[in-house]
Amino acid sequence: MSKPEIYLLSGFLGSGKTTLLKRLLEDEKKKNRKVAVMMNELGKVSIDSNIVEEDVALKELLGGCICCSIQDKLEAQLQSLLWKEKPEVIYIETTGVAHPVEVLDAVLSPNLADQFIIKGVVTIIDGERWLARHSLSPQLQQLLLEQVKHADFIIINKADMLTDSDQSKLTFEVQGINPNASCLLTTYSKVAIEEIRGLNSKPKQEVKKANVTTDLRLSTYVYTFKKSVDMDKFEDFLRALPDTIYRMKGYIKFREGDYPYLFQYSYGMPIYMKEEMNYPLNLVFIGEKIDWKEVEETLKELEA
Ligand SMILES: Nc1nc2c(ncn2[C@@H]2O[C@H](COP(=O)(O)OP(=O)(O)OP(=O)(O)O)[C@@H](O)[C@H]2O)c(=O)[nH]1
Repeated sequence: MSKPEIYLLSGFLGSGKTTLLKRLLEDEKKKNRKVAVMMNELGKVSIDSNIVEEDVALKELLGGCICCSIQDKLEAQLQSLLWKEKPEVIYIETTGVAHPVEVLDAVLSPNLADQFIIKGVVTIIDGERWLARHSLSPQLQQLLLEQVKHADFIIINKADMLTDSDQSKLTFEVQGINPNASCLLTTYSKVAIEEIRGLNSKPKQEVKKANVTTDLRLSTYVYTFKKSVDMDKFEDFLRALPDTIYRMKGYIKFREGDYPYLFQYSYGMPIYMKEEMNYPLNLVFIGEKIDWKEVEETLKELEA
């Protein structure tokens, strides 16, 4: 059986994520695929979960953002979905203020990262709101930019509220920020679903199998160590990494010890925590414009 696909639906508050999710679920129903949905909302009560029908497995993550305060809860819920429900596809609707890199980081726990394929980040923009974004705080403006910059597929929604000239201006602006993503203008998130399904025929964790080795966009990669490595050499490897590796986390065993370390690396800062038992030695990477093949070769050399 092939691994379940995960789609991340990102976009500012009220941009049309739930409207898109509804369309995706209608299409899944026709296709008869086993679907699961994870809905993250900042409030303690879910508002949108009634759009999910009873035959779709639903996990609600309430009272915080999966990219910061409730990461652990996400891992537990995802694990339970994968093991109990065995879905073919999982849609994760993030809160409007979620940062795509942080969400990827939360989803890619080292214990689960090799059990699914991240198909991509779909970012939905509220067209009117985007044009008026300069009235928002600098932090929120930056967040909107990041949601666009790290998307694989961008939907400029609420086109009915935009003039023709605003539509062209917006499309031009958005494509300038992220020329690598497909970009579509829609009303009520009405998109040809097949375009989203085919958005990432090169699964993010498996770029090593692709012809093009340098992924121009935000991408993820999982390396599984078969052996322990020398700590000094691993640190040399870290020092030589490009700045566009934003995150690494996972379990790594050094020659000296019996058990692995939980290793976390965030924007250049490594942290090691000794474990008391063995774990699968998966190391998850999140980066941009990275030649994962080259990273893989270097890691293999460390194990030699
Ligand atoms: N005029 C107009 N309204 C739209 C369009 N798409 C969605 N809406 C409306 O915008 C509101 C927000 O849409 P949702 O799909 O709930 O947006 P969301 O991103 O899930 O919102 P949050 O979960 O609050 O972040 C709803 O009232 C929708 O009916 C559109 O293309 N045009």
